[in-house]
Amino acid sequence: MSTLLITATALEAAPLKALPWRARPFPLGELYALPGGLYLAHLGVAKVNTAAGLALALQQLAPEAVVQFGVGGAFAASGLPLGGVAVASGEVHMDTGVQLERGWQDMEALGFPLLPGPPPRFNHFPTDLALSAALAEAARAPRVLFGTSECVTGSFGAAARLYARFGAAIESMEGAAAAQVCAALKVPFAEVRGVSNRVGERDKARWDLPGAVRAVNAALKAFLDL
Ligand SMILES: O=C(O)c1cccc(C(=O)CC[C@H]2O[C@@H](n3cnc4c(=O)[nH]cnc43)[C@H](O)[C@@H]2O)c1
Repeated sequence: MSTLLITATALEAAPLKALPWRARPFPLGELYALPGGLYLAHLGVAKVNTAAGLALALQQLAPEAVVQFGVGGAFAASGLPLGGVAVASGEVHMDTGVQLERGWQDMEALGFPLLPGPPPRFNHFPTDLALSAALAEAARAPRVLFGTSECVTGSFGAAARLYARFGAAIESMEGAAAAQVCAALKVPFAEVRGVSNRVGERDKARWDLPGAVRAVNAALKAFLDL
């Protein structure tokens, strides 16, 4: 099966880079290929870079599946430890909507689906069940809801409010954008992340980026049999 792996940054894929990748010309980010139909792209941080780069890569490569991987914050109530790994059961845009004086409302309240459907998709986007189940089994990781914030959550109070609203276990800056593009173009999509920090933690000394990168790359290698 031809598979496109996507990350935001080269750092998140550093352990995989030991493989003999060949660079491909690509105007938005970096693109690499291995013989046999495995591709790796670094598309940049946050939703616009992800959506633009992924749409272009899908048109260029027509892969049969997309797997997004990287690091992410875990909400305290999720119970996921630093250096742990989780697979997305679905994705939700956590800050696309309207901020009113009386609180935040989602795209359904605004009346604009992000994808017309059917079914219309407002803030939530699916991941592919079979692909995600295989990834979770190989990674020995739980499948939990992931959420995406364009604006990183920077306090524990804000993190608790976001958890109460969505119940997502992991926060990233890219996941829902990739899930939305794959839903629009009908490409099976899965996502796996290593936990680098608690959502809301601003003290970088309390993050474990290297541990999260190691863990998610090991999970991906197990899934791809590399
Ligand atoms: O310095 C910061 O405030 C900062 C905030 C988030 C991420 C970073 C990174 O260095 C990694 C970039 C990458 O990490 C994902 N990520 C990791 N933790 C979180 C989080 O708590 N909330 C949202 N995103 C997170 C994100 O997908 C970035 O692409 C530095």
